[in-house]
Amino acid sequence: MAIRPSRTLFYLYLSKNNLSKFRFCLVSSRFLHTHSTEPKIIQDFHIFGHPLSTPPQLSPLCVAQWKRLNPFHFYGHPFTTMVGNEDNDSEICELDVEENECDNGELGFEKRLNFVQIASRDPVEIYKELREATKCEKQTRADWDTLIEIFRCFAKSGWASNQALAVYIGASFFPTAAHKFHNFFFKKCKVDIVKYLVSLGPCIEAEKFLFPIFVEFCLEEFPDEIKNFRKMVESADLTKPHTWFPFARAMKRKVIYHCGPTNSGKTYNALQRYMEAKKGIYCSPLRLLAMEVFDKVNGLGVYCSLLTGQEKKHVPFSNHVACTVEMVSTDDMYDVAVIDEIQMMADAYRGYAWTRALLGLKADEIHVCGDPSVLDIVRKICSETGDELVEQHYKRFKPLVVEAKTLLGDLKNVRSGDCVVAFSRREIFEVKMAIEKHTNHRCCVIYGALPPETRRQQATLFNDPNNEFDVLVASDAVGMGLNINIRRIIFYTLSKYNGDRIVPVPASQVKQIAGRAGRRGSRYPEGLTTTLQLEDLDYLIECLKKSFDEANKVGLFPFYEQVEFFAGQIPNSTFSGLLDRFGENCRLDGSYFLCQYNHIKKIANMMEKVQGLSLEDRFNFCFAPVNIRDPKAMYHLLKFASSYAQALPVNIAMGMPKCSARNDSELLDLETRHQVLSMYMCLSNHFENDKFPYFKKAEAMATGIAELLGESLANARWKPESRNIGKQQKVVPKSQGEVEEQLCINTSSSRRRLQHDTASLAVHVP
Ligand SMILES: Nc1ncnc2c1ncn2[C@@H]1O[C@H](COP(=O)(O)OP(=O)(O)OP(=O)(O)O)[C@@H](O)[C@H]1O
Ligand SMILES: [Mg+2]
Repeated sequence: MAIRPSRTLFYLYLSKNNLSKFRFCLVSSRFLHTHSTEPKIIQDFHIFGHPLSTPPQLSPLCVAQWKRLNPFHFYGHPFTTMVGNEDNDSEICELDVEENECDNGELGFEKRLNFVQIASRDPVEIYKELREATKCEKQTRADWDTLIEIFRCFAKSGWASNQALAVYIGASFFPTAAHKFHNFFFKKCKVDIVKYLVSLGPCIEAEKFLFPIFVEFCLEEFPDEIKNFRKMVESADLTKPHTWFPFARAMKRKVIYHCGPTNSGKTYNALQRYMEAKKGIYCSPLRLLAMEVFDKVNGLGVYCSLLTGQEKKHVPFSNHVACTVEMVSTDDMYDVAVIDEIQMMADAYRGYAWTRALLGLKADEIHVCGDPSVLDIVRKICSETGDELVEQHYKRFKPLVVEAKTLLGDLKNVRSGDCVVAFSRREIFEVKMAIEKHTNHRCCVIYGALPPETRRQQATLFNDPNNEFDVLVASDAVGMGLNINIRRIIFYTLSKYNGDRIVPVPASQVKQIAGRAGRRGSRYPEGLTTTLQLEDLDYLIECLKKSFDEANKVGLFPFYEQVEFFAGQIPNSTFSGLLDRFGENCRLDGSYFLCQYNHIKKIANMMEKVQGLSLEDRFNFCFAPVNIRDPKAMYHLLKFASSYAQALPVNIAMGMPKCSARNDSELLDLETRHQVLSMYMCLSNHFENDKFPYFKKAEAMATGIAELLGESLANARWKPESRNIGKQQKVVPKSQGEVEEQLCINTSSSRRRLQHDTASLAVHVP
């Protein structure tokens, strides 16, 4: 027999915007047939409270004439109502229903038809009817119990709670709203609706039936809560980040992607254009690399200034600047900008700085250098910004050769020009001790917690053929930036502690580090790589063969102004709470993620004790370049903030050690002292000078300590200690242990903007 639906109003919740592709639809509570030109666009919609997780089948039987009425937006979703066209009712449908279906113990046809009508009713009408009811109609005990269970499930439903966000009912408010809706419904419920719900039982269909009625209830009952939550969500809107930089958008920019493996000439070529330009900016991933470019460019006769969180070296008459990427000005105009190591856009902590530079730089030509992992996403960004994109692909000058013999587990097999890579500070010193004990080689050392000056000094010592320091022992800090004459990279191990457990070193990192061997123009133009242990060799080869993983998202982080605006919506929140709420409520486009901020929260929690800091002060102190695992450094930061809050001139409150380190704890102490001084310099650059008046003194002390560190490393012959004394810890987690956040201020911007800069320390390369 044929069912002829009455002129029924029904809703389509469409996840895609394009209703024009959806033409005909006919629904009963049990049967759904559609005729759609492109059914695949219908990914997630619900009709009469019935979910369709897969696109419905086409049915030529049910070509019905349905008339679309004024599409409008419903609860923030594209929505339309459709009604059957009465004139063509005869053509509407032919749905085969077995008349005796009810004999199978299922619902009777009449009953089902009745449910079809309930399910197809407008939820607004149902809500109105319920609201106007004076009392609840009598229900059976069994129905009542089922109904209680249905509402209990609804209140706990992740689906409903998620959907409610679209109508600005926050996750924290949802249980209250659901509870009040429960009370309302139970006071007003009608037999037919209850029967229908009971027929569905506690399931997702019941939730989907109740949801639009719940929405109507909330819109009427909680307008203030909805308004407030809406404001909060809107103030945490990080969508369309390219629109944040209207001046850059007004420009016709040309982006040149220098894409290739390490040691293929990407940065060299970008710097050629930079030096030819009238005005240029080089954005570096590390302080160390910014210093190198600053020296190189000035050495070639192009006046260039240096700008990092810690130092501002202004060279008179210079039109060029080498800065750390967090310090980049999006206010100044440039002819040529270079953004080095662009794949860092996908870095979980610092990615936002590269994203901001790419989106916001006001430069006619932007040269981005990096591996291919973010090529696709840069293409996408350029199509959104309207920038022209030119891709230049590079190959390694000389292929990297894997030595299959390995060191056979014996460090005695190291040779001049080797760099042994280990993934913890402890291992680095153990390797150095072993090599110096069992061979005639002397070792330089490079790891992330060393100041850039010391790393540079160690690199220079290693590069100089006229001394006995001919082996380098390094952490993965060696993977980026430094120009070192390495003949062979030897992996001491290929696993590391990730802060939680021991994991294999990611292939991209292995490639980046191994690629440091052999450098055009150096003593060793051909690079070799191998492992200490034979059993690690296969993994090394596997990593080197692997193509780069594509990143499908890049980092974002709000500016201070965005956080301030958001804070206006939730007064009396702690800064750490504010960050959490922001993280929970912020909206992002599919190509972006919110950078991690756990380390900032940790500082924010410590700062809670300090009274009298403005939100902006807190924000700035929280980005200070401190190793959050170093209690001494954290203590100094707290002291700085306390003095500042009391409007006292901030003291360095730290003496200068008299000699180089004689043991590992003295070496750790020197590292901490340098970090505290570096933090002081950053804060001094950021806040007004009279608040941190001892910048010069801090600078002189930092230079002295970097020298002491260099001397200490040359003489180091001791067993390393862990920073977390007392805690059993085998290795220092690289990703947090060696990455230190540094605060910098972009003074060229009219608005002071807080940045962070890991320029002096190691970076984990995605
Ligand atoms: N055309 C060239 N002429 C002379 N030297 C070059 C040329 N191209 C590159 N080099 C040198 O080769 C070395 C590697 O080049 P470069 O640093 O540009 O590589 P890269 O692809 O940026 O590598 P990485 O990924 O390690 O940053 C550098 O020492 C650079 O000076
Ligand atoms: Mg480079």
